[in-house]
Amino acid sequence: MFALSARDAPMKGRRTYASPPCLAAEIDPAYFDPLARDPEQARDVARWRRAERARLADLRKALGQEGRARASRAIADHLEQALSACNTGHGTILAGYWPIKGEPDLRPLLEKLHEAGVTIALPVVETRAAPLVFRRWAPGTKMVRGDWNIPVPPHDAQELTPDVTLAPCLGWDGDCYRLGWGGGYFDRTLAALRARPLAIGIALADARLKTIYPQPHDIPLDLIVTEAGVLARRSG
Ligand SMILES: Nc1nc2c(c(=O)[nH]1)N(C=O)[C@@H](CNc1ccc(C(=O)N[C@@H](CCC(=O)O)C(=O)O)cc1)CN2
Ligand SMILES: Nc1ncnc2c1ncn2[C@@H]1O[C@H](COP(=O)(O)OP(=O)(O)OP(=O)(O)O)[C@@H](O)[C@H]1O
Repeated sequence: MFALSARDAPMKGRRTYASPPCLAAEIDPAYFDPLARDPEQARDVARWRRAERARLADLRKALGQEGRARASRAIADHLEQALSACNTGHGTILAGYWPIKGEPDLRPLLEKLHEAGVTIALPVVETRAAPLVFRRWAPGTKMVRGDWNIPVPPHDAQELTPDVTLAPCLGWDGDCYRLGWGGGYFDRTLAALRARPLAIGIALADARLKTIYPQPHDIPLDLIVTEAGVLARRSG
C-alpha cells in the first residue's frame, strides 16, 4: 500500500498499465493515437505544477538572503568547473539569466567569464508564447525592463545564438527535467533552435522532485547544477 503524497497528486485515481493499451486500436481504429494527450491528465499536471511552483518559491524565500547568497556561490563554483570540463572558454556564447524572485545570482561568474573571453547573452521575451531571443550583455550594459519586468539588454544589443544556456529552475527531477515559472519559454526555445545548445539547469538541491510528470512539450536539460554538485542526464 502506497501513501499518496501531494507530489503524486496528478496520478491519483488513475489506472496505470503494465504495458501500453496498444490493442485499443484493434477494437476501435479511431481510438488510439500515440501523439494525443489525455486532456484531463494534462490539466491535473498543470494544476499540480502551479501548486509546486508556489511551494518551491516559498522554500527559496525561506532560505533568506544569506542562505541564497551562500547557495549562489556554491552553484557558481560547481558551474565553473562543469563549464571548464565541457571546454567552454574564449569564443563560447553562453546565455545566462538576470536573477529574479530569489533565483541563484550568478552575475559575478558571468562577469568573470566575460573577462575570460566568453560572450555572454541574456534571454529576452520579445513575443509572448514564442521562443526566447538572446541578446548580448557585458558588465555595464544599460538594462531595460522587459516582459514580467525582467531586466534585459536593450533592443539594439546584438542577437546571438548560444552554445550553452543556463536555465534557472524552480524545481527539477532526476531525469534532468525542469520546472520553471510556467511560461514554457525554455522548452519552446530548445525546440526551436536548430543546433541545440548545452542546456544547464540551475537549482537548489532541495528543489528536487521525484518527477515533474514530463509532458510531450518538456525537454530535459543536459546538466543540473545545484549547491550540492552536478547531475548529468543519462543518455539513451
Ligand atoms: N531570471 C529569469 N529570466 C528569464 C526566465 C527565468 O525563468 N528567469 N525565463 C524562463 O523561461 C524567461 C521568462 N519567463 C517567463 C515565464 C513566465 C512568465 C509569465 O508571464 N508567467 C505567468 C504564468 C504563465 C502561465 O501559467 O501560463 C504568471 O506568472 O503570471 C513570464 C516570463 C526569460 N527570462
Ligand atoms: N514547444 C512548445 N510549443 C508550444 N507550447 C509549448 C511548448 N513548450 C511549452 N509550451 C506551453 O507552455 C506551457 C507551460 O509549460 P511548462 O509548464 O513546461 O513551463 P515551464 O517550463 O515551467 O516555464 P518557463 O520555461 O517559462 O520557466 C505548456 O502548458 C505548453 O502549453
